[in-house]
Amino acid sequence: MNYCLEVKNLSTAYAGSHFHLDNVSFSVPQGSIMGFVGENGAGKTTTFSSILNTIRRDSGKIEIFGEEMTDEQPDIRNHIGVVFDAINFPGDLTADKLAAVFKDIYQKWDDDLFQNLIRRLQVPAHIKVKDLSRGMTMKLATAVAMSHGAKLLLLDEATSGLDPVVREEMLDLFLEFVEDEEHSILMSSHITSDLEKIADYITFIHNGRIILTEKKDTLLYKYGIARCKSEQFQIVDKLEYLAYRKRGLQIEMLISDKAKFAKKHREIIIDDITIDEIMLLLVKGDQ
Ligand SMILES: Nc1ncnc2c1ncn2[C@@H]1O[C@H](COP(=O)(O)OP(=O)(O)OP(=O)(O)O)[C@@H](O)[C@H]1O
Repeated sequence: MNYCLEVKNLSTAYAGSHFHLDNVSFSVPQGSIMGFVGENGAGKTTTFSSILNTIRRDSGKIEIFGEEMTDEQPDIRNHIGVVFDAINFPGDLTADKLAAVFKDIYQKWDDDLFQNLIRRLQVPAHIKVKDLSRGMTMKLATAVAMSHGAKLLLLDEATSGLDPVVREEMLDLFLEFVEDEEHSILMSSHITSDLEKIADYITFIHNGRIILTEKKDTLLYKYGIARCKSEQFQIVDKLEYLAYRKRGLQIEMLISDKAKFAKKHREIIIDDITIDEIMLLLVKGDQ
């Protein structure tokens, strides 16, 4: 399998903070969308910043299309399009003027594509960035990220705060971006239903550590949530679940193979599971 991004044993600490990324490793296969999920403060933005080399790494390495990302290789960064929650475009520029600036900065700037995108997303071309709504600003940032020839998009909460109609438009764009199997996306989102719609893989991060990375279809169709009473729980072997938690009189178990579990425990109820429920069980449950 070809990977557009490989994060290998990444560790990073902030001066004066207890938080650190602890040996973070995961890979984004070429042509795919990887959802990056974790609670507030789990380390998603820190991981993105480390990938972009905007914060210092203590150890580990980042490879983009097989090439190591270092300060000596700044050109690799041109392959990456970025949409972060806090966008910092100069407020007095309009979309049209921004395009003129980016034309000079990016060798592969595709102005036709940019104009098409902002028309399609209905971003007003003649209004100053500072006067655009938040949703419009995120759409503009997405159009920019997609128009400079990037093969990998890093989207950090790029759809947060957007209404469902706009989010749907953005999700369609992301799917089209990866359609040719050459482009790829790593996107963090607290709106896990969006990831359920478009992601191929999901990576979970918690307290600076990767706790699970898996194909989305495996998570949604093979994983499950088993619910039982304490007496029934006593007879389940520890190796049969990944995590469990007590909710009232019930025990909930995260299981990685519904069919196998059902065969052995016919009396225990097994339900389908959502990305949110997997995260809750992994983060709040006991192992
Ligand atoms: N510049 C900094 N100096 C010290 N600590 C920081 C700095 N930036 C982030 N942190 C801390 O690092 C931890 C991880 O933050 P990060 O922004 O990576 O989390 P996140 O998963 O993106 O969270 P959210 O979902 O809330 O955006 C937090 O505890 C945060 O307070």
